[in-house]
Amino acid sequence: MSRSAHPAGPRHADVLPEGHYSAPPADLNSLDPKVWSSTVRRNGDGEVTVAGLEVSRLAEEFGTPAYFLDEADFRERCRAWADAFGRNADVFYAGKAFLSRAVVRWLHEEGLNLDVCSGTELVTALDAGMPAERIAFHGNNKSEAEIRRAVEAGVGRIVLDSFQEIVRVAHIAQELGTVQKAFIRVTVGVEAHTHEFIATAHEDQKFGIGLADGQAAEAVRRALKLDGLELVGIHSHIGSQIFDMAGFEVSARRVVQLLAEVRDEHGVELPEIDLGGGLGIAYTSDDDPREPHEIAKALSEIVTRECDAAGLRVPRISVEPGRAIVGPTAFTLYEVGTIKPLEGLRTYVSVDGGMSDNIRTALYDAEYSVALVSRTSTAEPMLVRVVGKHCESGDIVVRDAFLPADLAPGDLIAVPATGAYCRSMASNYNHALRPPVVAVSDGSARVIVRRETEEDLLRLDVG
Ligand SMILES: Cc1ncc(COP(=O)(O)O)c(C=O)c1O
Ligand SMILES: N[C@@H](CCCC[NH3+])C(=O)O
Repeated sequence: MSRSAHPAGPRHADVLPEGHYSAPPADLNSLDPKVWSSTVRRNGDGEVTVAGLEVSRLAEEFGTPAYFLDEADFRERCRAWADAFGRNADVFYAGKAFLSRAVVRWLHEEGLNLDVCSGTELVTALDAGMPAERIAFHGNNKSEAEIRRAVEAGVGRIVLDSFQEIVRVAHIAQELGTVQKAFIRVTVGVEAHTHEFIATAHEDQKFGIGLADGQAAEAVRRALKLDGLELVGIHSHIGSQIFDMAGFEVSARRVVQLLAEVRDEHGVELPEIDLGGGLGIAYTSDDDPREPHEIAKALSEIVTRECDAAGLRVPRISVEPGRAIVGPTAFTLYEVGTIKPLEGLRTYVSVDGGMSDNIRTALYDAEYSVALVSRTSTAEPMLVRVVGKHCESGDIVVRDAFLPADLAPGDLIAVPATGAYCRSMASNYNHALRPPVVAVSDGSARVIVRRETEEDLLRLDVG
């Protein structure tokens, strides 16, 4: 690996341009356990290991860029969520964050349920052996074929997202001679404190049925009349990467109010509520996420208090964490390519991936951390922007971070907390080959999603 010197970029002591960064960390070699998965360490030679495996060995065997997913950490997080919510609640892992057959098996073994939002996610779940009754099917525009497949498979719940869908699911269930358990997704009118594109409970957006204008009550009225449906509950999801519990509090209160209205009008107490996912994780050391037991306690207290006030039995609660389970369990490993110092500004560090393996920075202005992982360095911090190799100036992986000033082509750097919404939102832009996901556990590594090949792409082009 080359360690040749190159013209140094701006140092932290120089005037720093505007950006989202705080001061450089006291020690650039330290790995904050908030953002790295639980088995990540530096070994005696200064190289980073995960599950006991050196990153240079992993890069040699699996290539870069690649996602390395820490199985032990994933399983620990599943257990933490299951234990925190206990027997009177259900945890549905949101498969959109990252889904593969191995992940489905781990979830199954750890006793979690699964939320899918497309026919193909459903097929992946069933194929890997997730019992259908432990699957929830979401989506604002499920096709008839997808609904049929889900009902035929016997999924535990379909979350109804529109008036058309209420009728569609009921008809399909009746045609198939069954009764489908369902939730109605409502938009509770909460402005979640997160990026506009990932906030989902304000009224002016595509998901769910509005509460405030009485539409949700009307949806319940219609669903209760249809023979093909068994309405078991109300669903609300307020957005994603949320730290503040206040939004969940308002959401829970409004959902319980609807349950009370339904009881008053129909004499029916719906037995369940689903408060969705959306819990934030630490992408940088500045983020302070809540632990599952704090979240469980807060939600259960709110729901119990509101139900007591309304004279309702406390419903069974479900939650749907995706990011909070898989996000912190993986990092993306890249090799440094070109380095471009811009005096007085920052140094552009190009890696062998980019927006095709992590679109979140470009799409949501997401913040990430980065570290030099193939070695330690005592060089002073240099302000960098880690960019990809795509033909797009917005192709940014880490907008503002510090790396040692002796960084050189051939060094390996890693971006932590890329387990959620990176591989699952990866693209083939510029005919990039989507990277593999490698599960690491206890000194061994195995590919769970292989790297795409040129042949894969050429085969799609039937031209
Ligand atoms: C209905 C629903 N449930 C769960 C999730 C998972 O969210 P997160 O990964 O932020 O926990 C999402 C995505 O935002 C969602 O739309
Ligand atoms: N994909 C988004 C979150 C949306 C989740 C699904 N509703 C992210 O990366 O943050």
